[in-house]
Amino acid sequence: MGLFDRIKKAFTGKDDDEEKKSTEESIEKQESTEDTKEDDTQTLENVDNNEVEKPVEPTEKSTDEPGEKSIETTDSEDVSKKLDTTNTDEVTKVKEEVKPHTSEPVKEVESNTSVQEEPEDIESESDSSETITDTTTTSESPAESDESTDEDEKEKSEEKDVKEYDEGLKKSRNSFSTRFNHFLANFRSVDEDFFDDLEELLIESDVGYETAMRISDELREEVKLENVKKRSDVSDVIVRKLVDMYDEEGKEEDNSLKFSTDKVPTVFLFVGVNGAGKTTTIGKLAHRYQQEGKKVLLAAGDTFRAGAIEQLQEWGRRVDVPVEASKPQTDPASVVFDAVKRAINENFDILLVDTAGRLQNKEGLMRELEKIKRVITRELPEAPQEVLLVLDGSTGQNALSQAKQFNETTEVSGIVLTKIDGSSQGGIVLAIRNELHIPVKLVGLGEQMDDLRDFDPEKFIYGLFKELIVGSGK
Ligand SMILES: Nc1nc2c(ncn2[C@@H]2O[C@H](COP(=O)(O)OP(=O)(O)OP(=O)(O)O)[C@@H](O)[C@H]2O)c(=O)[nH]1
Repeated sequence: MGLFDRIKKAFTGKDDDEEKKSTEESIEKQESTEDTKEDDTQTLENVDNNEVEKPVEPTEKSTDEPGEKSIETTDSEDVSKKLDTTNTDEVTKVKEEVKPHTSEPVKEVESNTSVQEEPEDIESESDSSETITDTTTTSESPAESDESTDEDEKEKSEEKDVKEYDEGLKKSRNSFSTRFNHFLANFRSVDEDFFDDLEELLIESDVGYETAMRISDELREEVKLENVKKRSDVSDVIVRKLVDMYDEEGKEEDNSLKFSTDKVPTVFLFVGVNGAGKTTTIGKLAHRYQQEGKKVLLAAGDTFRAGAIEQLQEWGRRVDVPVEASKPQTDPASVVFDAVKRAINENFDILLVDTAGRLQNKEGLMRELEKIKRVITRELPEAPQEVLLVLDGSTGQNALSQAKQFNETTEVSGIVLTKIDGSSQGGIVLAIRNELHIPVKLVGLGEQMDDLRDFDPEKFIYGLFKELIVGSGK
């Protein structure tokens, strides 16, 4: 099942095919309910005249309820059962991720099924009396309660994550939806103008030129094959293509951060242009690892920009982590050398290295970064475990070309995408994956120390396209 269907199924309980089938079934059921109503009324009229005295209300009620119930039961079972049992692990994962957003459909189900649930309530009441007598034997052991607390915590943090992705991507989502709806409103038929407009829409949405062209080309074929004519079909096919292409391109991608496997410090080297968010990301990450009980050291490797050292030192103070620094204009490699030595000698778990971000002089930057890397690897052969390129996500295509340039100068192992919260250019993740194949590992969703998340492609895509996925095919 592609990502599009996985998200759709997790949210609505059905993928497109099931949705169509269930709509047809509902229509059939409604029709048969109508028939039953007519039959029942006739039967009652014929059978018992006493009952027919007060016939209309109860009769209608009793004939309505089974009819309604059977439809509602199907729906509620669809939602809860599909979410809970029939789904694959992948869907269960997405389910966890989209949980807070299922509140609306679930609420509907709850209110619809309140009448049906009464008998279960009674059962559970009688259960509870048994439970009370049994409390000594069934009460949770401390280990069990620890486990459930852990799970509660995990669930809470999952929900928080989803909410933050959702909030952070609001601007991107709205901006894409607006453009997309405008494009659809102008839709008349699938002709050359349609493909021109589609390419323009996708390029403007920062999914990248190559991705836009690929989608357009693939759609030409698909549209022919599927004989897509209606506006809703067009919308469905485009969003599905965007999401599933992204999913497919990421099959080999590992978005997790790598750590030292020995008892030696892990080193992350941060690169990126001025203002992209390197120092802020280092501060946030230092806070994260510090909170996890790890011993963290920072290295002020940007000795070039006035104020960069103080800025890192300020973060160090804020999150209570030491900073290895020297005077401005010192050779950054020597600062990093001192930091690595200190990290080894004082048993630090993690060393986060800031660097200068001058792109105007590509050669100089390359030499400097290579030198820093050499210094690190000489002392710690497995390090740096990550070379993280920090990109300002709000710069759209500019971020993509920066990534291309940096990747030429130094081997980047992962991307940190910052400022997604204030940006309408979230579509850039599609371009990064489809065109660069460098895994995004972290996303910045705000300026505060907690506003950094491990990158989760499915949550991101869900946050970016949710209405278009969930609402599509309807
Ligand atoms: N809204 C938002 N702002 C961010 C995020 N990350 C960084 N910023 C802001 O971006 C600005 C630049 O961040 P820095 O961390 O100084 O960037 P830098 O790459 O270290 O810049 P130099 O030190 O000049 O090389 C600061 O005002 C940060 O607060 C983010 O995820 N969201």
